[in-house]
Formats: sequence, structure tokens, C-alpha cells
Amino acid sequence: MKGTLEQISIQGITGPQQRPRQRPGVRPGVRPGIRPGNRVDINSIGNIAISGISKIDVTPKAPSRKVIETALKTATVQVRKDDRTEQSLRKFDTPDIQTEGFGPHLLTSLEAIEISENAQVMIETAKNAVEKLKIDKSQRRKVLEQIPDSVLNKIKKQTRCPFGAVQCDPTNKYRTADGSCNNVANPLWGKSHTPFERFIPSFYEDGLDDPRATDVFGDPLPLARDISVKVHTVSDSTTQMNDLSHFSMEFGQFVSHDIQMNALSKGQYLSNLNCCASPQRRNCFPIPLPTNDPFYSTFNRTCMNFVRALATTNLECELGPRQQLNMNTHYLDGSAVYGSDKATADSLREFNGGRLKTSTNNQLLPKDIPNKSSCKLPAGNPNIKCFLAGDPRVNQQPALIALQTIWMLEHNRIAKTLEQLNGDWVDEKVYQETRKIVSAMIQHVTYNEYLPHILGNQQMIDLDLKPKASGYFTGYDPTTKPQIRNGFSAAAFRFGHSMVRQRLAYNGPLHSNQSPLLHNEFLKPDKIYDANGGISSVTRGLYEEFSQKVDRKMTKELTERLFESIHGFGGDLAAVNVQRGRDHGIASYNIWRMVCELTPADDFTAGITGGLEHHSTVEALALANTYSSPWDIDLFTGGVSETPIPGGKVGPTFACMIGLQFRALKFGDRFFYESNTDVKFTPTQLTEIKKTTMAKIICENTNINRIPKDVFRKTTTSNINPEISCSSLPEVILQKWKNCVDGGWSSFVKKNRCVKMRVCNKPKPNSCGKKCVGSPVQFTCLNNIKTRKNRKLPNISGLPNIRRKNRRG
Ligand code: HEM
Ligand SMILES: [Ca+2]
Repeated sequence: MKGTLEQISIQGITGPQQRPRQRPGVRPGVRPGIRPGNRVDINSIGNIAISGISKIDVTPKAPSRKVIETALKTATVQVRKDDRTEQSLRKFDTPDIQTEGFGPHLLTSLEAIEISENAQVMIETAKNAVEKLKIDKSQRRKVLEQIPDSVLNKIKKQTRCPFGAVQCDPTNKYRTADGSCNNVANPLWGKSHTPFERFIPSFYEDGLDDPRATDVFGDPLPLARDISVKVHTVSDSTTQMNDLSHFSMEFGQFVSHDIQMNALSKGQYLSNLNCCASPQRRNCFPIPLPTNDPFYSTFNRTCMNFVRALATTNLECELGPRQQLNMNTHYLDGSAVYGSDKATADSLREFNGGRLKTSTNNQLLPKDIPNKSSCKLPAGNPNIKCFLAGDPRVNQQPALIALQTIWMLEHNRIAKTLEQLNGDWVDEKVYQETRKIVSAMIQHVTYNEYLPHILGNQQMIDLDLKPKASGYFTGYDPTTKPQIRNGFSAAAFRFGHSMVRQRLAYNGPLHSNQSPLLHNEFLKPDKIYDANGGISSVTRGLYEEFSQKVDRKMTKELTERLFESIHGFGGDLAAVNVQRGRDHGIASYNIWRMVCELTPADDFTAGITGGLEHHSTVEALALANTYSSPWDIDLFTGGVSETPIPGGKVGPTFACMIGLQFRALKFGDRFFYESNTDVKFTPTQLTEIKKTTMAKIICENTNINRIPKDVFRKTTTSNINPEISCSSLPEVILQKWKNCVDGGWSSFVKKNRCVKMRVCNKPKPNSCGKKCVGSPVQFTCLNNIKTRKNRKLPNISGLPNIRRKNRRG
């Protein structure tokens, strides 16, 4: 098995100097990889590839302590020098909204920048050490893995590893704001501001840091923009889906914003790097635009800004390849609504009745008065402001604002009811219980409604992703790493970009439709305030329209006009996706096929095993016209252009990667809503949560009163998915949360002079089935009892277990 990967790694991926000039003719027989079902060990998928790839040769010895210490000294000087260069080039930096192509994905936190400052030294140290020993690029990572802990620990101390210990409260029944302490043994797993995990190791040009750049023949890879033009850009309007609604697209983006936000590099004082003006800077990786570019050449543009993601070490702060930082909690935990750290969470709270802050008659998200989120405000209307939510990208476009608003309103609706039901609950209790319910609802809608449409029923069953019709899920596995995987974030889950329509519909075609082009709506909150817009009309527009198919094609609104302020100067999201994959050292498409137990392509022949097996002729041709070898295909490009699997919307490679990620998010989350862990819902509460549908949540929080049962499918006027009355949709009965506090004890009653006992009777029986905590008996007059044996226990009816236990002593 390993031999197979060895061959491929030599021929396909390890470095230009080792690559043959002819096509790699490898046809491995048995492939290591991922099998469906319970045997999947998500954590070890990377190891399969590591063990295979690293056996290329005998691994040279790890650098000695002395080499590493010298490397560290040099690195420290180097990073300081780089810092000075950055200072001197800061004249090129621009503030957010004045930066061409600025979008809220560039809102990097100060915390991320601080983490990266430390990491930069570690990565430079690693590079210096392997260069000093003249270690081949293909073996650098492996060599660094051999460094003994004693040496590593010393370096870690010197460079102050930013991923230090956290204090956990073992009695906390709720998720922490930053996701820490979810996994008791590994409290940092899934915390915000920690690195993305990897399914398989990185594939950097130099083995550690430089973006993937050369093809299997040693020539430069095709330019990201060329790939976008030849594979991803099409004239709009032709590739509608025939079932899923545009709401499916938007929900995907909302889920994406819950589980990940990549920290991108910034210039001095949180301004933006202008990489076209200063490409030599350490985090610049601008996208060249070909002189014959069909669109940008008209505007004489030759370069598109692109900044690298901030560098970090891995969570263990080891000396190794560059990693990237997730600023959000990795868990699917409602962080897009609540925030990914305590300060943000607090800033969004009313601190009254458990509610979240609102604006505009409690109908809209709170306003960002200092305008830190940098959206575009219309002139002459001072009431219109950008919005605030748990995820800073909320203002990116109105459909996202609408969904963010709906979930915030759902929180406040539930909080109000819980407060009414439980007069004795303080603000904190209402907030946390409501947050627990809302996070559970987000998870339920994702696993019950959204994912089956994307992955198809079979993949849901194979990976045990389907919620049970009733009862608990018992598969919580504290050894499963929940973290978002780099390949998922930088490529696979970006499949949703292909579903984006050219136009955003307000009110929907069944109701006086208005459909402006998407680029006109980027960063604009005004329609949300508008009587003709508003969240109801945006939401209706989403389920009354089809989404675009998941295929290689993306609307020109995204590939030519992303966040444009002047026509011709917008961005290209397809090119950015390709460039981001290279920036993160994501392995090429064929490698991921192998990881997923699919046969890699040796040639561009469509539809046959060993060729582009899961591509149609037209898609294969587009790839053949772009790449010299199928071994070079970028993961985003190769994956998004696969023919969808039966019953799903993405091809087999992305279905595998997305499926495994959501499996990790289910099996590795102690707070997963369906899980039978110490923080579980009561059985009756879980039954209620499972009644949640996205349609009902929309009904509850907008002025929509007729809606299709499945908003992920486009509504029709036939009887396939017709609009029905909101009142006919099942309701989550919040009464099941009434007084759901631990039971209360009666006062102690003395029995037989020595033993006191009490009865669990407040309320009686407890309305949500919770027991009293602690022992019903207490021994107070031990001095009256001669020996334990002699102790006479009272005959407490209904407590047989306790008696037996006490007898055993
Ligand atoms: C109008 C709709 C959308 C727009 C304008 C948009 C725009 C963007 C932008 C500008 C980025 C940052 C790219 C980079 O610098 O690497 C991004 C990242 C991403 N997008 Fe979208 N997107 C949209 C919808 C979606 C949808 C529907 C999905 C998934 C179903 C999705 C998934 C992702 C993912 C996974 C990332 C990487 C996130 C990260 O690592 O921070 N996006 N998107
Ligand atoms: Ca999260």
C-alpha cells in the first residue's frame, strides 16, 4: 500500500527535480484511503499519506540542538529585518474600504496577528535548519518531525508558543464562547484562533512555506486567472439547478461562516497590503493577469491583489510547515450568531432577559456605529449603518445579512418565551439555555435538511451523518479531532461559490420580483432597511429561485466583479480559490482522489477509470486545455468540475472531504445536539429540537406566512414543494424547558437517631425529568454508630440502590 503512494509521490508531487518529463503512468492497484462507515478514523487519514510519502528514501537525521539554536537566532534576526521592510513599505498600505477589492474576509483580528508574529520565527527557524543541512525539499517535513521533544520544548519556550494551556470549568454545562474545553482531555481542540488541521500533509514548493508553483514537468503551474478564464468563467444564466433553491447556497455560506474564518495577512496598523505595488513583501502573492485577459485587459490591469493567509505553527507549536489560522470556533456551534470569543459574545448581548442586541424596533441586527466592519453606506441617510453579528463578514451581501438576522431573531424569540416560562431564571441562564437551543437548531437543520441535499442519502448513511428519527446519538468520540481541515476550508467547501446566482432576487418571482446584479449588492446593508427589501423579501427571493448548479462554472459577478468599486477593478473569486489552495500548500486534485479511495487520473480522457473518471467530456476538455498533466490540477478546480454523485450535488472527491469534515464535527463535538453525553438535552427536549425545520424558523421571524416545507428546494406552484401555511409546520414546544433545573430536595429528616434522609420533591415530579443532584441520605451522628457493620440503615422505600451501595460500605 505504501509503495503505491511512494511511487506517486515521486512522480507526481515531491519536487520538480524528481519529476519525469513524460506523464506519470502510475496505476496503483490497492489504494490507501477512506472507507465509509464506522471504521473511518478521521484523525489518521493524514498519517496514511505521511507514512507513504515519507518512505521515499531513508530519512536523514534530525537537525541537532546546536543547528536548531543557530537557526533560531538567524530566524529572529531575519524576522526583525522583515518587520523593518514592512515598516518601510507601509506607504503602500491602504485602509479597508479604500482598498480595491476589499471585502470583510479581510477583517483580521489583532489576536491572529499576534499569534502569527510568534509563528513566523518558528517557521523561519525550521527553514533555516533544513537549509543548513541541505535536506531535500521532499524530506524536510519528515526530518523536522524527528526532532526530540527535549529540544523542541526548549525552542517552544523561547518562542512562546501561543497555544498555551486553558483553564476549564468541569461543571460548565454550556459551550464556552471560544469553543475551548469542549474536549476535556484536549481543551484547545476546536477553539477559535487555533490552526486548521490537515487531512493530509501540506505540499509546499519548498516543502515548508512557499506556495505550490511548479507542474510535474518542472514548468510553472498555469496562472490562477488563466484557470479561472478557461475553466470557471462562463456567460451567465445557463446552468440552473433543477431542484435546489438559492436558499441552499445561502445556508451553505452561513454554515461556512460558523465553522471557519481564515486569518489573512494585514499591513501595518491593520491596513491592507497592496501586493501589486509591493509584491516582494513576505505575505504577498499577487495574481498576475495575462495581457490577453478577456475582461481585465480592457482596463489595462495586469495584477490582482492577493495576500497570503497569516502563517502559524500547528497546535503543538512544532517546528514544521506553515499552517493557517481559523479565527472562528471550529465547531458548528452558532458562533456566526454569538461570536467566537467572550468579548464579542458580550458585546452582542443585551444583558437583559437573555436577549441579544437589536436595532430598528427589535427587528434588525444591532448597528455598527463606529463602522468598523467597513460596509458601504449610502450618502444622506444617517440611520443606515452596517450590522454587527457573531461573524464579522455579516455585511458581505444582503442574503447573508438576512439569514444572520433570522437566527438572531430566533434567539430573542426563544429567550422571551423561556423567560416567561421560568420567572426565576436570571439573564445568564436564559441566554445560555437559548444559545444551547439555537446552536442545536442550526446543527439539526444542517444535518437533517442541508447536508442530505448536498451529499446524497448514501453518503449520509455511510458516514453516519443522518440524525436519528428519535433518541440520542451515542457515537461521541473524544479522540476525534473536531477541527476544520485545511483542504475542506481552502477548497472543498468552496463548492458553494458555484451555486451563487448572477442576481439577488428581492421578494421572489412569485411576488413582484426585483433582481439586481449581485455586484451591486456587495457590502450594502441598505436594502435590509428598505420597505421593498427587508429580510422577508430577501429570504423569499432565495427560496423562490433556483441556485446555480455545482459545476466548474461561476457567475461573472464573482469572477470579474467581486467587491468592485470601479468597473473593471473587482476581484475574481475562482482565481482567488485556486491561489488560496496554493498559498495553503493544498495537495493537487489527484492526491485527494487517492486519499478518498478514488483512482487518480493519468490522462484527460473523460469518464474512464485512470482518466478523468468523474468528469464529462466538456469538463475534461476544459481541464486538458488548461493543465499540462492531470497531476497538476488544483483541488478546487478538479473537485468542483466533477459530475455530482447520485442524489447529491457535489462529485465524489468533495463528497468524501465534506462528509468526513461533518463527521468530525459530529463525532468530535461533546455538545453535538443529538449526543448522549454529560451535557445532553433531556429526551423530551431532544424530541422537540428534532422538530425544527428551516421553513418554520423563517416563518417565526419574518412576515412570511406561506412557505415551502423544504426551503432548500425551490418552491413550485405544482404539488412538489408548494407554499403551505406556516401554521401547518411543526412547532418546537418550548414548554419542555420549563423549570428545567436540577430537582430540589426536601429538608433532611432524622431517622433512627443517626441517619438523615431527604426526598427529591421540588418540583415533583420534575417537569423535564431531571433528578436531584447529590445523595438523599447523610450520616450525621457517626459517633453514635460503633462500627460501619452495625450501622442500621433506615428502610427508605424507593431507594433500593442506595441501600445496597451503603451496605457494601
Ligand atoms: C455571494 C456569495 C459568496 C461570496 C461573495 C463569497 C465570497 C468569499 C470570499 C471573498 C472568500 C475569501 C476568499 C479567500 O480570500 O480565500 C470566501 C471564502 C470562502 N467561502 Fe465564500 N462566498 C460566497 C458564498 C459561499 C458559499 C455558498 C459557500 C459554501 C457553501 C462558501 C464557502 C466559502 C469557504 C469555505 C471559504 C473559505 C473560508 C475561510 O477559510 O475563511 N462561500 N468566500
Ligand atoms: Ca463555530
